[in-house]
Amino acid sequence: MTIDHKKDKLIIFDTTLRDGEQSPGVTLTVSEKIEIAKQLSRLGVDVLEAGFPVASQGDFDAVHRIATEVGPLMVGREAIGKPMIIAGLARAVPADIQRCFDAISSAPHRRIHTFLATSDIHLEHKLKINRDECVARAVAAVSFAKTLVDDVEFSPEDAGRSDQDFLCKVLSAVIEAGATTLNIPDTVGYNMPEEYGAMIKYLRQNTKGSDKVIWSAHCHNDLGLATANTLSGIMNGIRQVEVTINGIGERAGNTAMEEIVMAVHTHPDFFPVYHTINTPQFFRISQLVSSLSGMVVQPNKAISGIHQDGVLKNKTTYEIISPETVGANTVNLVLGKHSGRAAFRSRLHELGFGELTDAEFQIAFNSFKTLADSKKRVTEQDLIALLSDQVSTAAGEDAAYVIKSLQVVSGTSVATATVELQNTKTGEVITDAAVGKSGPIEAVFIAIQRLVGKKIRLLKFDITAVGEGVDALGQVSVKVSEEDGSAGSDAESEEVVEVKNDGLNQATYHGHGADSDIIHAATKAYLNAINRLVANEHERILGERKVDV
Ligand SMILES: CC(=O)SCCNC(=O)CCNC(=O)[C@H](O)C(C)(C)COP(=O)(O)OP(=O)(O)OC[C@H]1O[C@@H](n2cnc3c(N)ncnc32)[C@H](O)[C@@H]1OP(=O)(O)O
Ligand SMILES: CC(C)C(=O)C(=O)O
Repeated sequence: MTIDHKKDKLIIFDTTLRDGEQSPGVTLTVSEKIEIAKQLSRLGVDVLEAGFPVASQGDFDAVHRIATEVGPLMVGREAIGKPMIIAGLARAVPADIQRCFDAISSAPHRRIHTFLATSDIHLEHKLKINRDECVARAVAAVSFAKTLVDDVEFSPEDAGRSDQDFLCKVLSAVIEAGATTLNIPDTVGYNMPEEYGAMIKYLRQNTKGSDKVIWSAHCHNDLGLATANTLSGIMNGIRQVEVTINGIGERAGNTAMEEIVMAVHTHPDFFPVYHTINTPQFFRISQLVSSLSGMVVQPNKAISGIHQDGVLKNKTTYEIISPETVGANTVNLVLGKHSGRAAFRSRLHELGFGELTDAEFQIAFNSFKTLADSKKRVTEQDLIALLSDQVSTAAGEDAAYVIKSLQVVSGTSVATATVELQNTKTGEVITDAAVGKSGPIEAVFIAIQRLVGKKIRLLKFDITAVGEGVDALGQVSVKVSEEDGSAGSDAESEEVVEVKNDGLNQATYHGHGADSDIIHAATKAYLNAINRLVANEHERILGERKVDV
């Protein structure tokens, strides 16, 4: 952390749990969001956008619990001196803003972030309003939010394609109405770096009250320019950046936090800002988000792809960032089968999983001991994979089915699998066996489809080894959707339906699982995805019942 009080602080606004969760197929449970939020707090994030409370009951609950449970936390934030600001997103409509306030109200520091598009294309085709109505709506939204909280952020959606003089008019009006942060989104990732920087400069020079507010950047990566655009914004007066871990987000994603922070960190003489992020936490949070979101990080991704490399004689010849600076050296910290509860608990604390209940701790400790029996060195990466797995599968609130037993026989001809699942609501144990022409994983997936009575499309299947060696944990990530009309059917499928499209326009669900046995890891991942699908189905049915009443 480099604090240079002669410079302005760069405010880090993380939107992994809101815009990041809008990545196709990413659905995080409430427990998963809380784990990520805790780690973001330790990382030193200044503002956390916890969700879009009006979007669903699940989103509301997640934001509410983060505001209550994570909002006050101070661990790892001593240098910053205050807990995170918890923000929620709201359209420029009173019901959204009220719902957002209800969700964030228990946080000691809270912010309402309201947005309204300003580009002609959005005004005409989406909102169906003219420019004057747009100004009036934006002012009404900010004025109402201001009656609920002091800290109000306004975003003119699609600013990157909006008329800049009209933007100045809207922004001057919302400052007058009480907005404290103005966020300028390149919503569709259209701008070029010089263009985005020049736009920020123009807006700051031509908006009334410009010096009273914080200017913020929110860039998408459709042209691979999100980081460049955000940095160009910083050179032109941006003092808050809206970013996500690993750059996850809609379409090609958002600006990656680790890229912005490390650019500023590496070039302190170039940028007019300093940051207060605990950079050695980057590696852990990157792995946690990758594992829980199912968005695997490409091995050569900037910053997240940095690994300890023992081969180089003098690292400065080829490295501009040492692995220690981003926490990538910690992969070799080991625990073994003789490590006790105290050592295990202390390592969990360091990894951000310190607040497990006694029962959860016991489950984690048992999984660790089982792994330590089959593997000489249990690394931090292994623990993150195990714990991420536990966070999403232990959540009894979400899991409709759990695995009771699994047996597979495979060889050079067809494979067979016998799967026993327990229905957590009724306690009933159900068993089926299936044959897989292309191998044991296919056999398992067919048996599970029959047991849950659904026909499932497999959209993505990724398997990666965590660490090295034959005893490495296998981490499987899948994406599925339900075949139309299969709900409630007996789904007498004899094959795993695989499709080549990317699942756009369909509800898709990801699942992940980690185990030293890759077939078991695949089974966990598949069932995890199906449990999310079932949970979503229940939420939809409950929602429809509420509407009926
Ligand atoms: C670029 C971004 O990242 S913005 C954030 C986007 N995130 C999302 O949209 C999350 C997923 N969306 C949703 O869950 C749903 O759209 C909801 C829950 C927000 C709203 O659902 P519904 O009430 O069913 O509305 P629906 O999606 O059909 O339409 C959205 C309506 O909001 C209006 N709207 C969209 N943005 C805004 C805004 N910022 N302010 C005011 N109204 C808006 C649209 O014009 C449309 O109005 P219409 O019904 O009069 O045509
Ligand atoms: C809501 C706004 C900030 C947004 O996500 C976008 O425009 O991309």
